[in-house]
Amino acid sequence: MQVFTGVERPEGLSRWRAGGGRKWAAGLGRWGQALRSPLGATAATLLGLVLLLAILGPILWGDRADAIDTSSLSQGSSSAHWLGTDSLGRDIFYRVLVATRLSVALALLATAIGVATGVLLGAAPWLLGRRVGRFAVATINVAVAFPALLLVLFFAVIFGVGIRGAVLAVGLGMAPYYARVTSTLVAGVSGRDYIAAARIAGLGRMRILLRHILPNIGEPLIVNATLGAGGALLAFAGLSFLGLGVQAPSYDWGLLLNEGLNGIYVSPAGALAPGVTIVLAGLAFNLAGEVVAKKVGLRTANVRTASAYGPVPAAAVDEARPASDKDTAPVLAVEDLHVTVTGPAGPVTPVRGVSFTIGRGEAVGLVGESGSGKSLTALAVAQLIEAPGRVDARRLEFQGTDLLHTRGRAKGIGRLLGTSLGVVFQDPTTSLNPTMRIGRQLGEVVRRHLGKSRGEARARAVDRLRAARVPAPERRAHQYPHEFSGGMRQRAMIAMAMMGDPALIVADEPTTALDVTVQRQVLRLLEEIRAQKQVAVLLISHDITVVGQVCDRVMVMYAGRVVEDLPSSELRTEARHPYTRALLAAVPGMAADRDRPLTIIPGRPVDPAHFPPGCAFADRCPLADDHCRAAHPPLATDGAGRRVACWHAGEPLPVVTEDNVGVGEAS
Ligand SMILES: Nc1ncnc2c1ncn2[C@@H]1O[C@H](COP(=O)(O)OP(=O)(O)OP(=O)(O)O)[C@@H](O)[C@H]1O
Repeated sequence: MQVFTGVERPEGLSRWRAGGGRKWAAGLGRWGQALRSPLGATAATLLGLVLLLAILGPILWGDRADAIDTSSLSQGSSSAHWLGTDSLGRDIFYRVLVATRLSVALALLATAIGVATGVLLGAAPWLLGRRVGRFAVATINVAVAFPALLLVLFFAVIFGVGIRGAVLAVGLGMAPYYARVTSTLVAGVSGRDYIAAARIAGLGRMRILLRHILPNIGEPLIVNATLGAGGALLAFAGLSFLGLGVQAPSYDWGLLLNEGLNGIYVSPAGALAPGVTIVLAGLAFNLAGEVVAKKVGLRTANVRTASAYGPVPAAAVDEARPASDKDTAPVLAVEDLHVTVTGPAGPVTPVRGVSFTIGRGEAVGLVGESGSGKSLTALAVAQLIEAPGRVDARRLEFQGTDLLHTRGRAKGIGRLLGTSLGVVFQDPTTSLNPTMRIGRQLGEVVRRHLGKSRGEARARAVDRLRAARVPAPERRAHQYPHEFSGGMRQRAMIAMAMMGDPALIVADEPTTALDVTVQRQVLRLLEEIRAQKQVAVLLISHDITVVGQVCDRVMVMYAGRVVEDLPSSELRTEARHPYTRALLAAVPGMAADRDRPLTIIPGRPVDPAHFPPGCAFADRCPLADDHCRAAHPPLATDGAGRRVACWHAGEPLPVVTEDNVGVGEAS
């Protein structure tokens, strides 16, 4: 059976849901195009015929199919009975037509049971947490290892002979397959930033599953179910043929096939006809599944890899605390933060001993090369590190609330983070739930945490979109994320972060995927929000110059530690760590001599699994000596509050270029 796991929403279907006659027609047009292809036309004709027969068959020919005629028992084909008669003289042709309803209905019912059970089992790892989830996944994997038909027969024996037993047997026999598909799809979607956003917003797992995950895996599941319905039809016919399914006087194709075989020498057509209809109906479902899969797949390829960033909602500051306290106490206080995750060869600690505070309305930049631990630090603050990952710290306080020892008060923390912390994620394509209108997504948090009505939440969303400079916010609030450009989506994310009165917005490389003009707009927007609302900002970036322009303070991370922390205004003149200076030197200015080779930082960042005992930067540092390699330099604070971790802080630095790695001296 073909497994279809595309999870992006088809443009066509998205547009249907987006509403609007023109778009609806456009979506319809695309599907119309698919149906005009030879495959589409065949599938539509066959499926249409099968469904029509299922609906009309018993109404039109039910009486004739059931009419017993003792004068013409077990006859062969004739003009009166095209396919002959059975042992009671009933017309086989009409019986085959009438049997369509029961055959198709039972197959669809069994498929529905299979899909529903499979979705429940497949979503269990998400709902029950990692440990129990692992057990669920192992069970699914074992069940999938058994041939489905064997499972069906096993369940048929357990549930007993008859329609009910057979439906349950076929449904449950298919369930492991759908469970596997679902768990794969859920695992794929659950890593998306909009899920992290929903978690920061404090939504429960069941709610996230229903609102954010299932709508995004619905289409591939439907495609698989359509394909699976053909299999269910065959399985059901098989059970009836074996005498385990439908029992007389009811009849489906499987039972007719069984009866037909008894008289195959008198009337071969009596056996052949139900067999042919089973094959044709199975083919109809499979072809329909293929067409939908193809259409969805095409559409998936067409999905724009636009940009934007995902943030998350934020809001009310702790009103209970005295104003003076709120003004002076840090919004975020982190001391000796360690984040441990599971690497390929066991646990590693990519963040080891990070300490910093962010004051009200302060903008702090966090820079460093890829892998230095910036994102993990932000995720730890947002409580998004999942088991088996571990967060340890001497202190991790947001708005004066201890985030580390709050298990018993998880709901309160969810509300605090959901309303006071905004996160703008790195990947713009995964930050917003593609199946929800922008306005509804934005409104979700205020509805949940601030008890706003649907109308109030919508009004607030429109207002925040306007504040984030999204043009025509009323109209835009009604649209889906795919209808937004990258920069616009990013602004929508910032609007989401402002749904309350955020105390802190964590922006993880919010402009990496945007063109320069839009980058500036987005950064300016963050600056404005900060200035107007006194919102603190933690801006994560590879680009030290961007951070230097936007932030009050710059923290430089290397190999999981903060190696320097200083005011942005002093970045060019007072940076003392060789790594900070190398990052600055590696950025060519407009006035740079284009004939001179670019300055580079030799070597590569350290693998978190192999941090050296001394200074992690030593192997790339032109000032490093044996002491650096043996002893880790502490993060020392000077009288002005600047921090640096280097045994040779501020010493003159040789310039390293592509041409003289390790040779040239500083001028
Ligand atoms: N869930 C995880 N499991 C295992 N290793 C991880 C996990 N998340 C991050 N890491 C590793 O931890 C290190 C730090 O990752 P992090 O994402 O914090 O780096 P970063 O500085 O934000 O880099 P980038 O700028 O590329 O996002 C990297 O080596 C990364 O491979």
